[in-house]
Amino acid sequence: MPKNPMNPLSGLDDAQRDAALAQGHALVLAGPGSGKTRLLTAKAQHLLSTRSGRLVAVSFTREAAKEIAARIGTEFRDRIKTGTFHALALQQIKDRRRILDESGRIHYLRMVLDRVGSDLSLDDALQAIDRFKATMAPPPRTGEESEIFRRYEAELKRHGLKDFQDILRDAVKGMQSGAARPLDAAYLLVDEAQDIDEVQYEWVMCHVRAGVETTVVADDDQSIYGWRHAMGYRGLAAFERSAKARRFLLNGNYRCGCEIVSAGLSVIRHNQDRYDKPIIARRAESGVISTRSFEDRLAEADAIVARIIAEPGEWGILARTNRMLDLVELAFNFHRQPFVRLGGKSFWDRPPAAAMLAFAEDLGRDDIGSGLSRLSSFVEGISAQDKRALHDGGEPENPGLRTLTRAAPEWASSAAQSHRASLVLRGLFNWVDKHFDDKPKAIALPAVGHLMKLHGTIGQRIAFVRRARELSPGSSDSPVPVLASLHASKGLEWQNVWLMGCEDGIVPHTDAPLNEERRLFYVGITRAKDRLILSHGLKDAVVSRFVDEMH
Ligand SMILES: Nc1ncnc2c1ncn2[C@@H]1O[C@H](COP(=O)(O)OP(=O)(O)OP(=O)(O)O)[C@@H](O)[C@H]1O
Repeated sequence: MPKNPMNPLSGLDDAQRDAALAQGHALVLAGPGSGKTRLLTAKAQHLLSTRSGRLVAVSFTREAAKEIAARIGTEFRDRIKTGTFHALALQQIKDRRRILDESGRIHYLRMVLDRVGSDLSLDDALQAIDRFKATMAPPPRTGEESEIFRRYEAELKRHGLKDFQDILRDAVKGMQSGAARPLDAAYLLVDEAQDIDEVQYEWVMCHVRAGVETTVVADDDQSIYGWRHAMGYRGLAAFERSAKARRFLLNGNYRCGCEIVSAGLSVIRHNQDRYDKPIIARRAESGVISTRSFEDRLAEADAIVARIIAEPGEWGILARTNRMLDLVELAFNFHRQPFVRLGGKSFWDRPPAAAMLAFAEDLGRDDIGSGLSRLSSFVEGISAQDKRALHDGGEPENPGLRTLTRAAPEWASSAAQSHRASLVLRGLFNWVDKHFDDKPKAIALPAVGHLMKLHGTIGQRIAFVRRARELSPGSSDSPVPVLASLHASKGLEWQNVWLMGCEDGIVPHTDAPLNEERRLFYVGITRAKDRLILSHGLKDAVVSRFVDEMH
């Protein structure tokens, strides 16, 4: 139906219209590309224009909340409130204890860990606290984690503090005890509800119990935040049951060619505990899916960039982890092509890569200084005494570092000669390979390897890297390729999607639940409108089982 700006329901398909017109609590299941935002906006406008009362729309990010507010428009400004769960909850609680930021949390938690003499790492302790705070149930009475949790809570209380998670928990506890009131609204819309945790679920249910007509829009198959305690299907099923909500299905996919839609469905149907959704591709084009295999990650990255240069257009390059995108970034740098990297840091901002660049820069200037001392922190088994020696220009005891301090002056004198610069870098490469710890080595070697692929003196190569980094995406005529992890790709779409690293052990990742990995893969492949390329880049690897499941 063509869109009529005066009628919020125009431009909706039948399934969207049914969900928008529904009265009472509703669970709207919406597959990828089925128009969730269009439905939410239309439903809000329809409710506000035909019925009385105020409306609250809750989202997970400030950007999403702002987008919904902008789309609803200013006409009903006085009757709507949009925001994140925490921003809305903050308006409900009177307690004004100061909210701790992340560094404050770490400060108090470290203090507790020291006092208890715990072996738990800071990360594990933080995760345990987040886990306890993502549910309204009291933490277990025994065990080291609960002991740390109790002491951490006592510490915050003593200092008149609370952390971010407490905001929502306090609002829920307040609503349950009668000390806080539900938001003043007749209608509540919840976006991306597959991502709610148990506290957010309770917050929604407090409003349902208070008589607020609630619509929950979600796709359980795109629930990818289990590690942040998202309830996924379990939360949606609980809402449907407890609120006695009517279930609707947005069954159209307006984004992907039909081959891509059906490949996605074949994969996701291997999951249990989900709502089955017979999705219909609304586009006439079939879409093209192909697979590629490469000897190694470098060849895979080079092929990606070569293809994008040969066929410019809208491209999303996706990978299970941000780290896998580093080589693609380097290949773009090498070809002086602009790109955008979503969320993850640039390769050159990673400390081992930045240190290699600083050291090479020192060599290029014939001034071995701070670069050497930065680089030393990645050397296996370096002592504090050696670090001091390097800082003061002395001779370190560590044999690896001693070799380097002796070789460096000669390297520096060769660095300014184009024909010798490659030899210097080869020497540095071998040295890093021999003396770095494994983790930083995985970053430092590609950094030196990249400099080895370039031409000229070391100074010229460094200048090339810096210029490539400064290439602004805005300077290009065609759309700029986007590099994103699968998590960061959620909600986005491109004409062409290249999903790299499709190997068992990578996706599905060895350390993550299989069902959640499958959902992540499903999110990735349903970002593609016309063309989907899946590649693997490890010689002896087994191709991801999800690729087989597509047929
Ligand atoms: N009724 C419709 N008619 C035509 N196009 C539609 C309709 N509904 C949605 N679309 C289009 O479908 C595309 C996908 O919609 P949207 O981005 O809202 O998807 P989504 O449901 O949020 O997907 P995902 O969950 O995968 O991110 C948009 O370009 C949107 O304009």
